[in-house]
Amino acid sequence: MAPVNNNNVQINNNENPPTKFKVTIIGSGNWGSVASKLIASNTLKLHSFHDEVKMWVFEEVLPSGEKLTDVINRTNENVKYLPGIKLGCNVVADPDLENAVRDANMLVFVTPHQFMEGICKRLVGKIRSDAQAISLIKGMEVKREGPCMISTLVSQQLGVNCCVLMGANIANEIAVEKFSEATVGYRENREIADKWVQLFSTPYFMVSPCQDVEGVELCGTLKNVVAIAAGFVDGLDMGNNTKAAIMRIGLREMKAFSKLLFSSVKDNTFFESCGVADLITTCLGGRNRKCAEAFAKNGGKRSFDELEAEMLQGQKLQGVSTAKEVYEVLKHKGWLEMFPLFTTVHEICTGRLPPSAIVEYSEHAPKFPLVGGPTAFP
Ligand SMILES: NC(=O)C1=CN([C@@H]2O[C@H](COP(=O)(O)OP(=O)(O)OC[C@H]3O[C@@H](n4cnc5c(N)ncnc54)[C@H](O)[C@@H]3O)[C@@H](O)[C@H]2O)C=CC1
Ligand SMILES: O=C(CO)COP(=O)(O)O
Repeated sequence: MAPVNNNNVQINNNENPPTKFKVTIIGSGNWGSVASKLIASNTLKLHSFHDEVKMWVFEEVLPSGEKLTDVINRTNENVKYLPGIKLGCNVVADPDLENAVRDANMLVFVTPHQFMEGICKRLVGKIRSDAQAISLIKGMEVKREGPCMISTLVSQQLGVNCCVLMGANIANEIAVEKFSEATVGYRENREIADKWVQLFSTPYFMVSPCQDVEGVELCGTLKNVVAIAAGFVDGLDMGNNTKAAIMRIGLREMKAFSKLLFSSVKDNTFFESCGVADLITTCLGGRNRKCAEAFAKNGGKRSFDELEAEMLQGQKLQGVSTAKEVYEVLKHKGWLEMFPLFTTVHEICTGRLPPSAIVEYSEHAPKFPLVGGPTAFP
């Protein structure tokens, strides 16, 4: 049996002390590929990092018959999830998860959130005891004990410290080096947060630390539910004022939900890139918005699964499952009526309410209307 570290978690014992930081990226989707590009450009420049960056790829066979990993390593491009962008000659794609993490002491998690529980299980006992982690994943798990943020899942299952990086970060825009900002959420260790800031920062990607890991992660997670509501409004051609109202109410619910779950969450976090800026960009240009618009245009007759498969070609939505997860928490805690927007989004996604319910008061809708409803929160 593998040895355990201080957190009673199994660790990889075949270690030599690394002289430099070695980075592995776990995930190679749309944002995962852009993250690889950002990181790979920096490890070549920064002497404290190994040049090579490993990227774990969930292997798939392309229509050409070739394996995605082979194509990435031959062309230096993720032809499926980020076509047309060179990742950097120092990015090495690896389909073997254990092998990809074996020597790394900086682990970057960036997969759709629904796969993380399985990935963590596979990594128990396989990572270095001195590893640090960061999650770029927007989502959460709901367990019997209650909600569990992805950074907590990583920390608990793997016994490592886990920061988060969230922000107004539509991956395709960063891929072509358009300026954007991001927030690194950390718990206590500012030195480690600064290391992550250094690893991600480029002239077109400005990263700031924020000592509020739960606040930062909940902003990134919850804005996807609001983006689904914004998409419904677009699909119903309701205009900018309605969409702005949805974003305002959504932000208010994001803040209230976060603070009810974690009293440590800070108001100022909502004014960082991870907060209001990510909410705006996702409600204007994200995949959740786009699929929700199509859902409303079709009157809810085509499922999100169908629309996701057709419109995103293998990329994954996070907002629909997050709405379900948030709903489970609200129901369990008896908070449904305090969060009419979050509640209604889930009820529309599951076909219990029509898309128009997003701004309508009806006997089927929550007890008070979304727009102009009482201010339930401090
Ligand atoms: N794409 C974007 O603009 C941004 C995404 N994010 C967040 O980053 C996270 C990852 O998103 P993306 O990189 O865009 O991924 P994506 O949406 O492109 O998802 C596809 C990825 O999932 C992988 N996959 C499919 N089935 C799998 C399985 N069974 N096990 C493991 N992996 C599997 C695919 O191989 C592919 O790498 C999400 O939480 C997302 O919210 C955050 C900021 C921006
Ligand atoms: O998180 C994102 C931008 O910051 C991307 O949002 P979507 O998943 O809706 O595209």
